Parts: sequence; structure tokens; C-alpha cells
Amino acid sequence: MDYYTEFLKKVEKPERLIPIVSAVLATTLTAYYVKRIMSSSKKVTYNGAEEIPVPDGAMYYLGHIPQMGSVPAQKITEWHKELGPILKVKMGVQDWVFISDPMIAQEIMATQGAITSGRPYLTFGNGISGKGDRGIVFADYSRNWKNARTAVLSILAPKSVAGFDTILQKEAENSINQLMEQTKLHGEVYPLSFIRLSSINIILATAFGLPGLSSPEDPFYKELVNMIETGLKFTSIVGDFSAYFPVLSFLDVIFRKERKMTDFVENVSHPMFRRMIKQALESDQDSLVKKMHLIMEEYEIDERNLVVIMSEVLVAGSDTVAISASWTYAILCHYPEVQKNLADEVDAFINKHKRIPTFEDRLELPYYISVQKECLRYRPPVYFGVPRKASKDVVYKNYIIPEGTVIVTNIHTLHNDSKTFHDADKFIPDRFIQDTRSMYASSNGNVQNRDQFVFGWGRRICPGITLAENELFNSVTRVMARCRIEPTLSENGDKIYPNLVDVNDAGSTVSPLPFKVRFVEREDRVILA
Ligand code: HEM
Repeated sequence: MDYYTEFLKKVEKPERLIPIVSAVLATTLTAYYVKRIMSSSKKVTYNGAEEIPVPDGAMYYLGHIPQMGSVPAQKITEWHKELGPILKVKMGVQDWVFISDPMIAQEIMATQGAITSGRPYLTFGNGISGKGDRGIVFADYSRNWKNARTAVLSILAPKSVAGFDTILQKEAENSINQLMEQTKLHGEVYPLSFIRLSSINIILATAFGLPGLSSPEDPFYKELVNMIETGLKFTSIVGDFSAYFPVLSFLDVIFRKERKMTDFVENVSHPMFRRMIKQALESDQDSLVKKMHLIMEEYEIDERNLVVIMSEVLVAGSDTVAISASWTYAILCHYPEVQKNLADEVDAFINKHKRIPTFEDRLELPYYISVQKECLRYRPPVYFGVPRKASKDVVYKNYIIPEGTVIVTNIHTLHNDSKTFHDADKFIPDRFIQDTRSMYASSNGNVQNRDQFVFGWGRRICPGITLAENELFNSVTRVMARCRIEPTLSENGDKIYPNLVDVNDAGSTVSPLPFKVRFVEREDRVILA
């Protein structure tokens, strides 16, 4: 928004815009002619290749961006309905290929993964924070990325995550206590900040071996949230517009884009992570940092790379889970009968085993498994995942996806496709009742039987699936054991339910609009706590 604010200040004095507008026009025209000359000379042709369908109305240089509205995935879903499961959209000067069919996604993103596992260049992720091919999330498909990923997987793989069970259970318990306390104190609670606190605490504990923070008011929590939000802003289209509209890159100089990003990285974010890594190494607790430290030399990870990897793990691993849990609570609030079934299932487990279930016991809770999968399907926390880039020309049937094209699976379309999910627009809690596979197993298994698409594909599939699944399991089953999620009440006593229709699309994540609910202690609970 900084850029906009500064831009608007200039708009208030239109005469100051004249040089900018003239430069845009001049550069745009030059770019147009250069591009025409280049595209006529550089075009690679394949005999018999068909054009990938392109929606109408692309504007010169802006492409389809002006048509996309505040939730681009919804527009792309409309285009898929009209043009089929694979289409090409102009994002500024970049070509993005969108895929809405699981079989096609599997073929392109996984089977042909050797040439589709790159990431597009982003000024912040690649040029400034991860410069020198460091990091994991934004790093291009390279030896450095492979080393970083192997190191991260050594602690996020299912067996390693089991070692964090106690921490995960304690955090879930703390979070529920806070949600219930807030409800008692204020009559209602806005759950996202408490859930977010819990998911940040889990990363602090597992990745850094650091103690959890007790409240969203904690200054360090606020620092971390600011760090996460600023990083996300810098990687969004608004924050990095010259990646999409290179002709406007001179505005970066005016708005000091790179300078701001560098200041943030060198003076705020990296120093903070260096401090956290130092604390982690001095702590008695086991952690991802300690494990990484031991294998850094073997995997050629230098000190700056460790800082980048750890900052990306914190960002990738906290908001995604918090938003998934928020959606789950928002949805369950609308379905008291589903809450009742979940509570009955958890109660039956507690009566039988005289303890609360843990993730290891998940097979005894098939209804919970189904409901959680359905919540992720019905309202996924991400629509585009993390975009990929073709590192060579990709051939799919009669189509060619040229080298350098950005490739995205549109989870919004895929989850709303009635060929993949019957009555896709309905919340059907027992949709997955026959399928108790873990999300990890389902995401990595045969695509024909796959029921999870939110974690991506192939070589770059999310390495945090089991941690995410474990966190959600502990939180949701514990909430159901202890309380009911109820709507808030207006002054007249009318019930106010969370909005499940409109979303807050932040680019990398899609969360519910801010909502309040009540976590009301169940009088018929079978645990006392
Ligand atoms: C519900 C929660 C989560 C969702 C929906 C999610 C989703 C995703 C998606 C779609 C990708 C891109 C995959 C691709 O390119 O095909 C990804 C990558 C990644 N995720 Fe997650 N994620 C979640 C939780 C986590 C957690 C808990 C962690 C770690 C603590 C994590 C760490 C990462 C990392 C490091 C990458 C980059 C992998 C790479 O580029 O090789 N994620 N995630």
C-alpha cells in the first residue's frame, strides 16, 4: 500500500505526474515495437501444435489483470468453464498457464516435474532476501534448492513430526483455553489472532526450540506478524509490480522499491532470524535449526542461507495452518449437527481409552478425518499455491508450454469441479468417510485416488503436510471435546454467522473475512479440564 499512498500523493499534484506519464508512454511504445520485432524473430514453432486457449479481452501490456477483480481465482474458474481445463492468461507481460484438471496437473507438474519445478523470479524472494539462489520456497529448481529441501524434510517428514507430539498437544490446549477464556470475558472471540499465535508458537518450538508466546499482545509476536506480513506484501503483485510490468521498473527507482526491501531484509528480518537462530543453538531443546546446523556443511548451506530457509519456514508454516483452522471453525459454526457428530466420536474415544486422542489415533476418528478434508476442499486456504516455472518447453498433448511460462494449478477451480467432486458447491461432511489415508499419503499417492490438492504437486509438494495435519487434528478434536462453536448474537438476539461466501484474497493465502464466534463449554463434555 506504501507505493499506492506515495503514488496518490503525486496524483494530488497532477503536474508532478506529467514526466511519469510521458515516460510510461514512451517506454511502452518502445517496448511494444521491440517486442514485436523480437517475437517475430524468436518464435519457436512445433508442427501441429495447437494454441492454448486464451480468454478474450487481454489489454496490451496489462494483459488480463484488469478483468480479474479482487478474487482472480473466481474469474479464472469462469474462464475454465468456458475454455476447458488448460488456458493461458496474460499477467502483465508474463504468460501464466492455469490447469484445473487433476490428471493434467499430475502429468505436467509431477510426471514432467524435471522441467516444471522451477519458480518464477521475484525481486524480494530471489533477488533480495534469497539472493545467490538461497532459500527453499522461492528458490529456482537447482542444487541449492534440493539441498535445502532435503535438510528441511529431515525434520518435517512424518516420522520426525511424531517427535513433536507433546509440543503440538500443549499448544492446541493453550489455544483452546484462550478461545474459551476470551468467550467468557467478552461474550465472543475473533479467533484468527489466537489461532495464528498458536501456529507461530508451534514453528517457534519445532523449528527454533524457543518457548511459546502467551498473547497476541506480546511485542515479539507483533514483530513476527509484521515480518510475515511485510514479506508477503513484498512478494505480492502490488509489492513487486515491475516483475509483471517491466516497463514500469523505473517506478521502482522513484518508490525506492529495492531499497525498501533491502532495508527490511538487512535491518529487520534477517537480524531477527539471526538472533532466533543463536538462541536456538544455545537452547537445550531439539529443533530444526540444530539439525540443520549439524548438516549445513554436508548440504553446502551457508549462514545466510540458513537465515533465509528459517524465515521461509516460519512464513510458509504459520499462516497457512492458522487460516485452515479459521475456515474449519467458521464452517463448523454453521453446522451444529456436524459438531455433534464430531463430539460423539471424540467422546467415544475418550470413554474407551480414558484419554484425549492424539494424531497417532487418527484411524479411530474417521468422521473427523472426513470433515477436516472436506473443510480444506470446501474452503481452501490457498488458491494458486506457489506458482511454478517451466525451465524448458513443455509438451502436453498438442499444446506447447514455452520455457519461462508460469504454471499454476487453480485449486479454486479444481475443488469446485463437479467431475472431480460431486455436488462440489455443497459442504458434505462425510464425503471422504471411506478414505482415512493421511493427507500426506493422499497428496503423494496415485492421482486417480487423490482427495487432497491444497498441498501442491510432485517434487515441490509442501514439505509441511504432516505438521499441518497434526496441528489441525489436535486443535479441532480438542475443541470438539470441550466446547461448541456458536454464532455471536446481535443486540436483538439474532444469530450472526461467519461469512462463508466472501473471502479475503491476499494473493498467497485466502482467508475468511474477519469473524467472531463463541467457544461455549459443553455441559455434556466427558473430559474435565
Ligand atoms: C494447511 C497448511 C498448508 C498448506 C495448504 C500448504 C500449501 C503449500 C503449497 C500449495 C505449496 C507449493 C507446492 C508446489 O509448488 O507444488 C507449499 C510449499 C511449501 N510449504 Fe506448505 N502448506 C501448508 C503448511 C506448511 C507447513 C506447516 C510448513 C512448514 C513448517 C510448510 C512449508 C512449506 C515449504 C518450505 C514450501 C516450499 C517447498 C518447495 O518449494 O520445495 N507448509 N505449501
